[in-house]
Amino acid sequence: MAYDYDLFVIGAGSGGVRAARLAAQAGFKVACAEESKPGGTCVVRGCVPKKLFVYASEYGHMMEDAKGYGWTFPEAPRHDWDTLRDNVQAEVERLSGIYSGILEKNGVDHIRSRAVLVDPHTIHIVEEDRQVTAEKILVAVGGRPIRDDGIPGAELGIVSDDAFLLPKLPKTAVIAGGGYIAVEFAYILAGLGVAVTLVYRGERVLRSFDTDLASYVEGNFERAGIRYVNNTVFTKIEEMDVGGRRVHLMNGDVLDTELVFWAIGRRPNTDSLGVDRVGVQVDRHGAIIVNEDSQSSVPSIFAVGDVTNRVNLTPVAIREAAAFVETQFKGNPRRMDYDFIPKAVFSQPPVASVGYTAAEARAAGYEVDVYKADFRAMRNILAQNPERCIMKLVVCKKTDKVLGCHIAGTEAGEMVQVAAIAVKAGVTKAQFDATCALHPTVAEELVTLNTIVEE
Ligand SMILES: Cc1cc2nc3c(=O)[nH]c(=O)nc-3n(C[C@H](O)[C@H](O)[C@H](O)COP(=O)(O)OP(=O)(O)OC[C@H]3O[C@@H](n4cnc5c(N)ncnc54)[C@H](O)[C@@H]3O)c2cc1C
Ligand SMILES: NC(=O)c1ccc[n+]([C@@H]2O[C@H](COP(=O)([O-])OP(=O)(O)OC[C@H]3O[C@@H](n4cnc5c(N)ncnc54)[C@H](O)[C@@H]3O)[C@@H](O)[C@H]2O)c1
Repeated sequence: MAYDYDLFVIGAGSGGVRAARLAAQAGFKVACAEESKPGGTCVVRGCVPKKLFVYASEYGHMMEDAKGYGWTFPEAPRHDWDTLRDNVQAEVERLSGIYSGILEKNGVDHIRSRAVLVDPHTIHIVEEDRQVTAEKILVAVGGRPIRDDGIPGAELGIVSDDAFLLPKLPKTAVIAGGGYIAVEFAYILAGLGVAVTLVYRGERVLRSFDTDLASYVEGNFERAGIRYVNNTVFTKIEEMDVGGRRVHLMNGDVLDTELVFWAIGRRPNTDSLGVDRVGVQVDRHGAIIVNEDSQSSVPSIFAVGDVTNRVNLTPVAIREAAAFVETQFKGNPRRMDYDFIPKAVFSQPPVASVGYTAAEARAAGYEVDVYKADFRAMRNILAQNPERCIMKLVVCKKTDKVLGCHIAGTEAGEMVQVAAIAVKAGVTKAQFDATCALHPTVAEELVTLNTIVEE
């Protein structure tokens, strides 16, 4: 049977655009439907605008630090939210245009519409009310932020999508959550002058990170002006006469605030996508269940990225997409390798990790030594900035291989990205030590770590 397309991609985000481009470059007939702006979460309402906000927020701290280096500011610095928001949106538009260009220049049929599944080879283009067919379909529709809809007034709180477009910066904000988004936005908003309260249901934020890194992030809350309330959740949000919101907590506290911000996780975008109709199996979170080749329960339908809820990061979506195209279109079977994916939380300062924490290594059957340094970077001394830096290596006792690297402090993400090459390659602690230091840098501590704190 002749199909309209060899590949139809639903969603022009990180995974979708990569798959569409690679398949088109390999000579296949490809279409990609996008209901919003090309670029997806990462470019439009995620990594990119978030990181630009982080930079904006950091400038305030840098000006404080500069005083110790002899700088004076004739007037107290002021921040203009409208300038930041509009400049960030202009950059988002520019990048989204580049993503559109990538599709079009490579001959992908870029369809500006919502698309849904009709049968294993048919897609409905909603805005144009027509159907097309494809030999293979790739679902790369990502996810969306959730609220706790069970509590009265949940809709009075914003989610991360809205945070990029706020008409004005509030004076006060209450954020629910203790993961990446809650922590990153708590620091962003606090750095821009907002009095932030972070409400987390558990004991500690950033559960999936090394405990020293999580403690580091919590330890910096107070200095950043973030109030932290743990072991409780919102039970009700009310609109107040004066325009603010009143948040009721399970522990009995009541918080009056201008802005309420839900950062309690995301849900795959499979509602009304036609998955039931077509027989594509999803899990209880709505994530498409796929095998190691990103193939769903319907053989012609594949899924990559956040919609599969495997590891919800941009570089992972991109690599899953590339492996899909290699395997299905280029006769070169490839699988995404999920070992040693580096990750960072862009708190201020940030924290970043690659590989096993000590607890994870032990749970996996390794006996480990943990090397650690905890110090104040040179830059902070004249600045009279108490901020510290932590570096940890988790080392296998038997093989001397470095199984994990965990860093907290300025440029942690940059350092871990480079260290990840070595850790992924399976280098030993002795090879770290044999590497000459680059002085004076913060990263040189990585090759001089000699204190074992846990064995
Ligand atoms: C605030 C925030 C910050 C983040 N920061 C980072 C970070 O620093 N580093 C990192 O690695 N990751 C980060 N992430 C995660 C990262 O953005 C995602 O993992 C990544 O974008 C997933 O890519 P994807 O291709 O699966 O989906 P997406 O990029 O979400 O793309 C899906 C696309 O599909 C479209 N779509 C959905 N349904 C349909 C439909 N039926 N028809 C047509 N189009 C449809 C959507 O509009 C969207 O454009 C962040 C996420 C958020 C929310
Ligand atoms: N720097 C990055 O790479 C980055 C940044 C942002 C997002 N992301 C990706 O996006 C995903 C989603 O981010 P996220 O922060 O929304 O989700 P998350 O899963 O990282 O964190 C959600 C947190 O909210 C808590 N929570 C749940 N219900 C709650 C409630 N009612 N009250 C208070 N806390 C509650 C959870 O225990 C959890 O700690 C991340 O897991 C990550 O994969 C990555």
